[in-house]
Amino acid sequence: MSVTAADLSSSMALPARPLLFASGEDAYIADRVLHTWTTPDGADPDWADGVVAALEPGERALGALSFAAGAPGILHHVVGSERPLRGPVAKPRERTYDVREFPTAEAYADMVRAVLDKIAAGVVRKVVLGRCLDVTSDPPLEPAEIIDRLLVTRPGRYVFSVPLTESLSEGPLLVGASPELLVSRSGDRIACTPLAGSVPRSPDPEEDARRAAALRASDKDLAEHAFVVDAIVHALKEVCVDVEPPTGPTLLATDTVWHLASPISARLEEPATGPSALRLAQMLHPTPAVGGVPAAAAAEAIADIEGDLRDYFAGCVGWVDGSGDGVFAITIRAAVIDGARMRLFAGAGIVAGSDPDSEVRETGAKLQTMTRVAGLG
Ligand SMILES: C=C(O[C@H]1C=CC=C(C(=O)O)[C@@H]1O)C(=O)O
Repeated sequence: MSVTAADLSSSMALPARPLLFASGEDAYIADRVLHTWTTPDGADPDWADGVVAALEPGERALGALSFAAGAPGILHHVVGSERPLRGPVAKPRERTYDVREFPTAEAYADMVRAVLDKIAAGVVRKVVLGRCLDVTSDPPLEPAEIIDRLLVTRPGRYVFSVPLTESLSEGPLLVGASPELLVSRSGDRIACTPLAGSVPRSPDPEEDARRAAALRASDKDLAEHAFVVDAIVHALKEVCVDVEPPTGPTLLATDTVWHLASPISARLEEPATGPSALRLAQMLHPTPAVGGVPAAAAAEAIADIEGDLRDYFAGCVGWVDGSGDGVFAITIRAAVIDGARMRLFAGAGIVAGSDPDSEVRETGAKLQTMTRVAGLG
């Protein structure tokens, strides 16, 4: 798509705290919010069905579900439009940042070792472990500036900006550019593109290609990836026919990492009465791309070892309309901005053969997607 003068001016018109979700060339941006639905349990099927039933043609519910089962969800009832919000990007303003790792890289490596012990003991087979950066900025960050940059540079296909409270004008704002499609529904067509198995990119093209080829051939990463594909195929078969996973993963590049990716397609047997995109997201989430295997033991390991730092991180974010169509991405390469403060999250899958120092480097590279657009380099 060519960028016109009108596109540039629409870019300038991005609200200070936009409510938007982009999955293609254009971004769907909310012009009006009619209502906000919140729930203490984002996995509640009745809540999801009630939301979809309340949507009139031309309206969407746009929002996010937390990582954990039994944790909050929020959906904004919106009227909006697809807009080509891709203008030139202003250079980040001069800012002073205070950055704290939580946990530190050393502590994260110890957490990886604790998971490897559980794997060796046969308690779990895969656990995704995360860590955070807490950033304070002076002057405060401007969300619209960051989102503009995400829309132009597209480090991940799914760019989002979602207020996490009913107030659109203040409070925490979830922003990011996820490369991972949890699920999309268009009529009877269902698609998922799980990612798992990653390696940091290199600025040297030869080294970058070498790393991608090594990832594609790595038994450890292929095993880490297969856990996710198997879980999704199993869950889709409950409600779909023609579930078609690829014979093997392909490579997908973001700005900072290579991933193994498996585009899976399927068909809803009964689209008129079948699950909406929101229900499908609830059914599939959390996949072993953010949780682990077996799911319950991995969730326990995450709570014990990582603690309570995820909330909406590693959840899912997207939209659904009244026909049940919609798109939900996994909430990774994401940040929560609240005034002068910003928290970033990144995780990595730990399986037998994982190396603690490599997982520190991988999560460090993943964190860079958001530190770069925030101007921290
Ligand atoms: C939890 C994250 O990554 C997941 C998604 C893609 C690849 C992953 C990996 O290779 O470890 C993780 O499972 C994150 O990027 O914050």
